[in-house]
Amino acid sequence: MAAQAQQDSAVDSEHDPVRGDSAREDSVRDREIDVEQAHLDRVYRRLEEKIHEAEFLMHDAAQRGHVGTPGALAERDAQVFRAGIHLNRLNNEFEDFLFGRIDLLLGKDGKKGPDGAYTAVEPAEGALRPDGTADIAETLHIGRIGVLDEDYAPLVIDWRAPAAAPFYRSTPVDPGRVVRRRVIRSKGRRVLGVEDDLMRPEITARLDGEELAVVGDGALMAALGQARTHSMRDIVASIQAEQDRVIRAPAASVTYVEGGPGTGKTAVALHRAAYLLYQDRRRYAGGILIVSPTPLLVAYTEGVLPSLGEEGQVAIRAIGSLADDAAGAEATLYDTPATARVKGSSRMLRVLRKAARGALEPADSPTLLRVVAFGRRLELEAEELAGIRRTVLGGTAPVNLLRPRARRLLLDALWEKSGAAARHTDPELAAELRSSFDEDVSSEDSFTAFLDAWWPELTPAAVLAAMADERRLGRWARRVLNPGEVRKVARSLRREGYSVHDIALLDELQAIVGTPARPRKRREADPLDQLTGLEELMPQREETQWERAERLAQERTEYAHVIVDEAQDLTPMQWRMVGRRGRHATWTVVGDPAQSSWSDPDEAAAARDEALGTRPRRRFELTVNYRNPAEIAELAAKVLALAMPGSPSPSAVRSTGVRPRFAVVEDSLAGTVRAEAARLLGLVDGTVGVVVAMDRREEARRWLAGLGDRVVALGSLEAKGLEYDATVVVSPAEIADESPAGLRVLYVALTRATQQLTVVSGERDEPDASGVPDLLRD
Ligand SMILES: Nc1ncnc2c1ncn2[C@@H]1O[C@H](COP(=O)(O)OP(=O)(O)OP(=O)(O)O)[C@@H](O)[C@H]1O
Repeated sequence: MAAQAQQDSAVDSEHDPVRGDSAREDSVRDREIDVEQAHLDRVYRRLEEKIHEAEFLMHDAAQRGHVGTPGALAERDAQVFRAGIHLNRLNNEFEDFLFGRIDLLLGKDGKKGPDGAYTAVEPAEGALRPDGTADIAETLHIGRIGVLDEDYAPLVIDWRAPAAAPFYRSTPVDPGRVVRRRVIRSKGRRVLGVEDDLMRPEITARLDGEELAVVGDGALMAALGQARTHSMRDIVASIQAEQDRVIRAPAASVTYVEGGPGTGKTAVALHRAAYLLYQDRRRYAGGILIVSPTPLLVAYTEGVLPSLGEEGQVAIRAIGSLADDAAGAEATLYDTPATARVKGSSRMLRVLRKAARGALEPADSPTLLRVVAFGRRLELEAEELAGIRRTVLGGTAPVNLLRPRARRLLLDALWEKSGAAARHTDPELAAELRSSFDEDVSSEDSFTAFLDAWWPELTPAAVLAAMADERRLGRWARRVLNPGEVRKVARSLRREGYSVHDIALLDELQAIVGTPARPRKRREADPLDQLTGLEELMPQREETQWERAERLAQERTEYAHVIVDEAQDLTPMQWRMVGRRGRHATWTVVGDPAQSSWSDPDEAAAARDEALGTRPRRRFELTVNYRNPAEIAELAAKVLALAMPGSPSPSAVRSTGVRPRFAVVEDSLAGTVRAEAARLLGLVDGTVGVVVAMDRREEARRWLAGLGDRVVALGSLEAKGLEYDATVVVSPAEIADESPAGLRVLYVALTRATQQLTVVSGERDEPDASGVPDLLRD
């Protein structure tokens, strides 16, 4: 109301009784758009100058390449590297590069920060006159990266800079210096619209002698109503105060964030990565890892960081492909909930340790070592060999690293057998003889072949493959897993390919078996160099700084900051895997216990605590649901009350007036679901998601064939973190009965839609006369 009053007074002089209020509003809007367009034009002119500067720097550096002294070359590489990054950032075609503006009162003191903006948060004493008027003393534009004009005055403030914080933090209750906050909507180089919020509606503020105009109904609602695509958008223009507090929280050991569905946890996590890099690029040169539950969610979120001007330093990885740096494996399969529960449990740790040692002794392991040394035939028999193995395995080192010790003890035993030690009392002579004995034996093919078979170099994949043998696994899992559990795990390991849970086992095994030291690979010699002897004369080409940065990013197994999304789903074994990648890192952990698909949340929480150790935690809560309209959130809350009685559900920020629809299967499930999906495709502009029990994934894809790529079918566990304009949830009872965590998985499924939800019920759902399934009735 106050905003409207302001607007009226601002445009009074243009009052036109024929065209009415809306015409007046349009003309104020057009004028304000022109103002912002003029600013954006100035920004782009300045950006073009900066791009020319960066290109010149690159060119200059390339010229310096001809000078050739080592110092000049190193400097050239550094310069090319910096200029390249800068150019890349400037050249990035940002959609709405400039998205915000704040108009501020005079601050308490006249101090300016490094970005050229005044640092004071509160207004100066005399900034507000007793008659309720005030002057705007500073206007700041906020954008995806910062731009200074030729006099180092800020044309655009980077959204992550301290000066931009009031854009997100200021509220009418606690406005600070902000009088008006404006969100600017643009495409390419054209400003399309502005949306204003007044933080101090009670005052009359003037900018350059003119009263401040106010346009629109605020930016948040405009953003939430937009159609969804298959890629997540950034929320940089409409981050809310409670989210901003998480994004900008200092990188304490562990920043722990809980919030219900749609409260922006994933969005906040991604924006936080960009913020941390901006704050301390040097510290986070060690890389930021974002762990996501599924490849679908990785694909959905991948574009957000580049849109914020960040690439390269951040790796977003699905939990099922986290280990491919170490074990070279990626998950393609899902385990049944019961098998997943066993594989994810920390009990597996003991089983894996036993298996790694047991896998050293396959059924065809040799039981006799026979060599010829010093003209004599020497043998070690099964019992002697077993004794040596026991001694070596007494050590705690990874089994692959114990191989040299095993080799040494074999040689010792053979030397003993040879009787040569007793024949030479002179220690020097004896030592010489011993070393030639060792050389003799080691160079014998029969010895190396024996060692390879008797103490094979283990790979994680080989150990896991050995665990597919139910009898052997039963031996290694004695008193840890029951026979039913052993059968399930062994059977699942006999399939072609790995499951998500196998990846954590492989990663653990990598730590257990260890990586044997390998000789460094030499650069491949050019045969021509060898012919001419040139190779000796030419120094090997050094890596450039750029190449080095790329190589390190690829080889990285530990990170400076680890962000875990959907943390409630990590099993104890997965927490161990993630923990190994952030041993010296700071952490941001976001999750919602009510959405956990892990059947024993207490066990998962204990594992999380173990991974995070005693690091102090700073806890935040997000309370507002930005995704679901109130009508859908209300229905989902019924399932939450069954799944986690007493848990509060986040409050929905908007309502659409469209209630969820309940459909009952008539002729066939396929026909009903297809018809409902087609109906929703006609009602929304964006995407439609059809969520089914995991077992039905394949058939559901067939049901939807030919409906186009706006609609997708997904299993309940794959729906995690994703969202669609409309969803069809197929048979709540089937989803809920799928696993011990089924009700929580159903809660996830019901909270994916931004506009419309249809629930399809079969017989098993026991729908009432209106089609409402048993699980969703009051
Ligand atoms: N401040 C905001 N401005 C505009 N949109 C927002 C804002 N915060 C969140 N959203 C939107 O709300 C939706 C939900 O956000 P997000 O996926 O990050 O939530 P979440 O807490 O991770 O949800 P879930 O736990 O269900 O996976 C997204 O479309 C996101 O863009």
